[in-house]
Amino acid sequence: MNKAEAMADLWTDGASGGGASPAAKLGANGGNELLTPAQMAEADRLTIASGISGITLMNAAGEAVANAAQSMLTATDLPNVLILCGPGYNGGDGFVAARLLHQRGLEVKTLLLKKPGSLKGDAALAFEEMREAGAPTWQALTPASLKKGLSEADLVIDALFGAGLDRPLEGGMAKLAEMVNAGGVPVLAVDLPSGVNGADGSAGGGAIQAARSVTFFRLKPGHLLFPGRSYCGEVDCAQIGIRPAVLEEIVPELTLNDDRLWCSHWQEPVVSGHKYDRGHAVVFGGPMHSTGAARLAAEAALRAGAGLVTLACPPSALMVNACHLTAIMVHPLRKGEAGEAEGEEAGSAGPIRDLLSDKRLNAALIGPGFGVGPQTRECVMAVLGSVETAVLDADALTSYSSSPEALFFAIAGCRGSVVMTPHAGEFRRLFPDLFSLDKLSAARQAAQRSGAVVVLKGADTVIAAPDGRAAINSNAPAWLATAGSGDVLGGIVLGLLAQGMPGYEAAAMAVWMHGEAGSEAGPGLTAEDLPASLRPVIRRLVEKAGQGRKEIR
Ligand SMILES: NC(=O)C1=CN([C@@H]2O[C@H](COP(=O)(O)OP(=O)(O)OC[C@H]3O[C@@H](n4cnc5c(N)ncnc54)[C@H](O)[C@@H]3O)[C@@H](O)[C@H]2O)[C@@H](O)CC1
Ligand SMILES: Nc1ncnc2c1ncn2[C@@H]1O[C@H](COP(=O)(O)OP(=O)(O)O)[C@@H](O)[C@H]1O
Ligand SMILES: [K+]
Repeated sequence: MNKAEAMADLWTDGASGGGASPAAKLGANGGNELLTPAQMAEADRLTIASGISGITLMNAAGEAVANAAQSMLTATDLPNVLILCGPGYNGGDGFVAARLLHQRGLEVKTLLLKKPGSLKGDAALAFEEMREAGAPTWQALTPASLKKGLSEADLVIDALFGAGLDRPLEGGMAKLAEMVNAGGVPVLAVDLPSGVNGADGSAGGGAIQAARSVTFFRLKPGHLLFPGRSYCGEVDCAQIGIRPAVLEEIVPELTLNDDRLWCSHWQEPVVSGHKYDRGHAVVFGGPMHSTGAARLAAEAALRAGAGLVTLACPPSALMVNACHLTAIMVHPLRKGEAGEAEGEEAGSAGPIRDLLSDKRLNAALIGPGFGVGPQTRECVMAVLGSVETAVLDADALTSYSSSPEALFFAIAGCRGSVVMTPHAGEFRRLFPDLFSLDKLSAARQAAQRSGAVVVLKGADTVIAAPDGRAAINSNAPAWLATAGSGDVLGGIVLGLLAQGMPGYEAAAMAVWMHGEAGSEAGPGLTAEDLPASLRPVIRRLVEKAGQGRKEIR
């Protein structure tokens, strides 16, 4: 087992060690690649072309659904399962599950959206097999049949639409979904809850609220992106006989954000190492009345493993920063240094260049609490022109609301990686035309346009690289929505960049660590709790990496 494999299940283990991480509810069984419905159809096609029949896949999918259904049922004498079957292959999975549950002795009723005669291909075959097996009763799906079915059911299986959803639910279909949601019966969704778009998680016409979803081969973006994620309940990913080799042809560029994405780029300190081997990070802080954000970031950078961290700030803020910091160094950005005349209206750009001329300072963060305006733009330019790698957050982004192209031009001139960490509001200021897109497309296009790694924050943070790679994060607890939490995230990215991680992997690992730290700190957390909560997160990473090494020996 190599290090990557040894760490592959870390996030599930991590959840048990660090409180209830939301990621523990997602079954990433099989691999962390995420497939769009179109890519999933291609995986099916390639598998069928390799000699495994479509009905074999459907039988395996239906069996996984039947097994999940049984595991959701508590011991009633004769559990009653209501299966809603759509016109396509999602409905086909429903027929297979109906046959198997009937054969296992459960009371099964199926309600069909379309007449059996209109079923095609493997779905028609699955319907025939269900009938031949003694036909659990089936009827047309109408408001009346649904109402009656719901009144008798212990469990509903939603096999209406999955990957084939090609428009939002509307009219009668939306009403049926509302009836299911109001029915109070737990729902197991096949592939995706009906109404959720698998590619982007949108659900414009509403969707069926599932307690659990069983998808096949790999998770889809719609399981992770909101609002889709909130309709899925717990997600299982069943392996139905599709070989991972098909991914070599599909080449998915999107993954779930877990350790498989970045662990091989992360290095724990070596026994012969020196603090400078772990980088020297610098955070540029704001004036005296807004110093906390930069301190939070600096503390997070140090906890994330940077060898040294300096907080550089205007002289007026030096004392307040110095009073609060111990292991972190403070440095005054004095006007008049580095060619700027004392007393001029000049900002800190000169002193920033001067400080960063020491090439041991290899990563810088600017933005949190820094202030918005032309002087900030000058400082951002100074940072981008002087340092190897940079994180731009908050005010550094907002300062470019009316001139984003100037920022992207400067980023293009950088030698190393630049990571931007906007929340939705900051994103909109820089990329107003992308804001109407789904979150994944928006982040990807922003990364491509800006040349920076873009971390579009939120409960479903998307990390996107300029080269097209992207990841969706899923382990962030809602407690992270608290003042200063984003400053901590910026600091973690900074700390990892200082240690030499590439930009995309550093950003993704930071987002994951931030989520784990949030779960570790737990309910009631404040941003101040997060840097210290990184310790157990890092300890688990180190332990897991160590296990991998032992097994190699
Ligand atoms: N061989 C395969 O391709 C396999 C497919 N599988 C299942 O097949 C599903 C995909 O099957 P399909 O491509 O047939 O697609 P679906 O069964 O998800 O739905 C397609 C049908 O629904 C209609 N439709 C879509 N959105 C609608 C809306 N909002 N209102 C009303 N009607 C709507 C479409 O016009 C089409 O007739 C997967 O989700 C999965 O459950 C599994 O059986 C595994 C193997
Ligand atoms: N509902 C939520 N669930 C989980 N994480 C969230 C949620 N809302 C926000 N976050 C995370 O909390 C952090 C907030 O950052 P940001 O908006 O910049 O706040 P601040 O400026 O106060 O630091 C981000 O990392 C974001 O992904
Ligand atoms: K479904």
